[in-house]
Amino acid sequence: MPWQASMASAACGGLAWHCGGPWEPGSRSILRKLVLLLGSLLMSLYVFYCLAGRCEELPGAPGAQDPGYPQEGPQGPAEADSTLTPLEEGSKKLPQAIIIGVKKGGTRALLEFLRVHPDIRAVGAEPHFFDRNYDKGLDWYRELMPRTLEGQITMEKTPSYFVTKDAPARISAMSRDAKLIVVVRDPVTRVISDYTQTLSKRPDIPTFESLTFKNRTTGLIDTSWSAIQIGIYAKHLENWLLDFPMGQMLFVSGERLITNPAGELGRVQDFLGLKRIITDKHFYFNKTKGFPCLKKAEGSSKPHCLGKTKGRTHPNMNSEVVQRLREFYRPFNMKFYQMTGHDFGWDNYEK
Ligand SMILES: Nc1ncnc2c1ncn2[C@@H]1O[C@H](COP(=O)(O)OS(=O)(=O)O)[C@@H](OP(=O)(O)O)[C@H]1O
Repeated sequence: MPWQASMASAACGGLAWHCGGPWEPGSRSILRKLVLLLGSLLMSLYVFYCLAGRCEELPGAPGAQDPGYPQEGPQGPAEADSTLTPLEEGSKKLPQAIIIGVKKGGTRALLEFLRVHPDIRAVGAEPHFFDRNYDKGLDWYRELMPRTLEGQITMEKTPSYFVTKDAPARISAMSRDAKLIVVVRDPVTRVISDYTQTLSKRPDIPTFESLTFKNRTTGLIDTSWSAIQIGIYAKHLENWLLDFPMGQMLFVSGERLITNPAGELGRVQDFLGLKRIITDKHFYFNKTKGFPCLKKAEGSSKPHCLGKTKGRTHPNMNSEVVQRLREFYRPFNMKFYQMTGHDFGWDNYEK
């Protein structure tokens, strides 16, 4: 074999189909080097392109135009949003709408349901800014918020705001246009729910009855017990009306949020000026839980019920005690119905 032929055979590595062209052995080797060089150049270009975050825009890249692809965690935009928000897009804004109460009213359920809407972005934890953390300042508060794009509404929920004396003036100082949502529930079941929660954390607390009455014989209710105070909705509402017009407040029925979640969510979406995207198609009744749940949670394709701390079984309370509480709350409820222009039906019981 002439030396040229043997060199060519070695360079071709036995791949005769690659090497059998009309090329001279020397130019074949140069061409091979050129192809390799061009290949690595293209590869490096692609790597740089991806590092610059551009390759997701390429059709077929993971996550591109794939509505099921998880772009963000539980606080990310809803699946229904076809223009999913990349993590770094948008900006953090102070909330334009806040669920201000009431404790044990159904505030978590409302927030979780609202988060299904592509135009709502909400912070998951309760910030407690206008009651406990006000001295941290508005920049601290804004920093807690998720990023939003133009047209999206930033929300949070902290149920204790409703009974915080300074909260209305503080929220108004942040934004006079803030929209306020209050989930209200029969104050008697609310106080029992509140007590049940405390009991689950501290089983040694006094009985419900002993906390309810100042004087059991006369039936005098102990209004210094905060759990009783929270249910005097008319009194707290008066404080809010010093800083906000009624038109900026929406009262959601905690009872209807369970029996007809889509109906209540329809009212809330209207109030927020949003398209009615959350409908009865989003819910199913979970028999084991005994509550409505989401067919698909926000940012996921799986069904989602609230956790074990929501929808607890309440202990049976003495019916006389319950009756006395009903009598106590009745005049305040009447005032509240009158102020809101809505009868919530808490007093339509057999007397
Ligand atoms: N869909 C759904 N699933 C589970 N629970 C639901 C739901 N809708 C409303 N509720 C009622 O919400 C009550 C808890 O209210 P909050 O979320 O406002 O409580 S808290 O103040 O944040 O602790 C909770 O009170 P309890 O039943 O006493 O646990 C529920 O009755």
